Amino acid sequence: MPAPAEPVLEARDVVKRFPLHGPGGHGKEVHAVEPTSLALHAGRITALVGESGSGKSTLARMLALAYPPTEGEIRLDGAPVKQARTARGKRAYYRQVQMIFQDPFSSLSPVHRLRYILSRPLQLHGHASGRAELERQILDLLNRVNLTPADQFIDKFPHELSGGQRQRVAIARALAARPKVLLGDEPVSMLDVSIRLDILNLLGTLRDDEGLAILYITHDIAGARYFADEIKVLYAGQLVESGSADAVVEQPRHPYTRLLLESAPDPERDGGLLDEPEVVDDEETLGEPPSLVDPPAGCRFHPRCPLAKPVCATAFPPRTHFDDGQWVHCWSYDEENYR
Ligand SMILES: Nc1ncnc2c1ncn2[C@@H]1O[C@H](COP(=O)(O)OP(=O)(O)OP(=O)(O)O)[C@@H](O)[C@H]1O
Repeated sequence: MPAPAEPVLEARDVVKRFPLHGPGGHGKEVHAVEPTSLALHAGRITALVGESGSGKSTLARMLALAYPPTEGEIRLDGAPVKQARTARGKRAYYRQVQMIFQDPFSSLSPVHRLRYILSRPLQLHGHASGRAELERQILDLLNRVNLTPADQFIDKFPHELSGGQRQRVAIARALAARPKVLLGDEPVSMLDVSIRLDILNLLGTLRDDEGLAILYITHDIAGARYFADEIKVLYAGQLVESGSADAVVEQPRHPYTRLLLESAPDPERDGGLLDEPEVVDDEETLGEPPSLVDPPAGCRFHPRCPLAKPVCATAFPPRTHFDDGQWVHCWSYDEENYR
């Protein structure tokens, strides 16, 4: 499906550096995200893939206004977003942009029933007034995330639910704001393998039926293929490759993407989609990611790259575009020959 022209939410040339505190930290910074642009479109799922510490969550937090970008800007519906300082300003933003976190066990208050957990955002965002209307909307939210029969779930506490069911509640709570964008930071990685696909299918339905723009952060590039429209690969704070999910997986152009794919479980070979994605963290397989306090110059992947040449250590490569919309930052491509 071709991307519509206007993104709903966009990070434009955002950079994030964290000042380093503590002994020896004076004046030093963590260079977590280098100039990066990412656009989310209605009715599309964009997977942001990379190993631990590559800056995925930092990028998502900038999109969620949890971290102000050191440089660059966030744009919603084409307009730059100012860092919301007031509760009112934040609420207006979170009516459009909602986050789903990794851990459904800690993200829901254990002392409240689902009725209360879901009524809060409906009231906060002014979507329901009156008891009967509130009840109707809570039941509707439970139905939309397939917690059915909804009237049997509404009075449950989170501890009475499985991990997958809790994540459905977390998604329902996000939907209560009626957002255009969902930012999912590894939303299935803490769930049993057997139910990961159910939750991803639910997000897929929200994309297809409700036109949500979804960012899906994951370590699991092979699983992302079956779910996302587009895959972007982040290495040590630098986006190195982007394209349609099929193209990136079938024809990876960056040596880091190839390495990720080689070390990811093959669903057909290993018998399980979304199985053990954490294998990409295996330093023996992938080598060690660089320090982001004193990162390698040029392409940050060059110390681990089988194709590295001298220029890779001095300058970040320009973007090489391919006909199918895929692009890569790698000095092993010659723009003239590969266009
Ligand atoms: N608040 C912070 N203060 C200082 N450094 C930070 C902060 N948040 C993140 N970092 C650093 O920024 C880099 C990127 O971290 P980030 O959590 O964004 O990576 P990630 O790809 O999401 O990793 P994971 O998959 O493990 O969650 C890391 O080096 C991390 O230590």
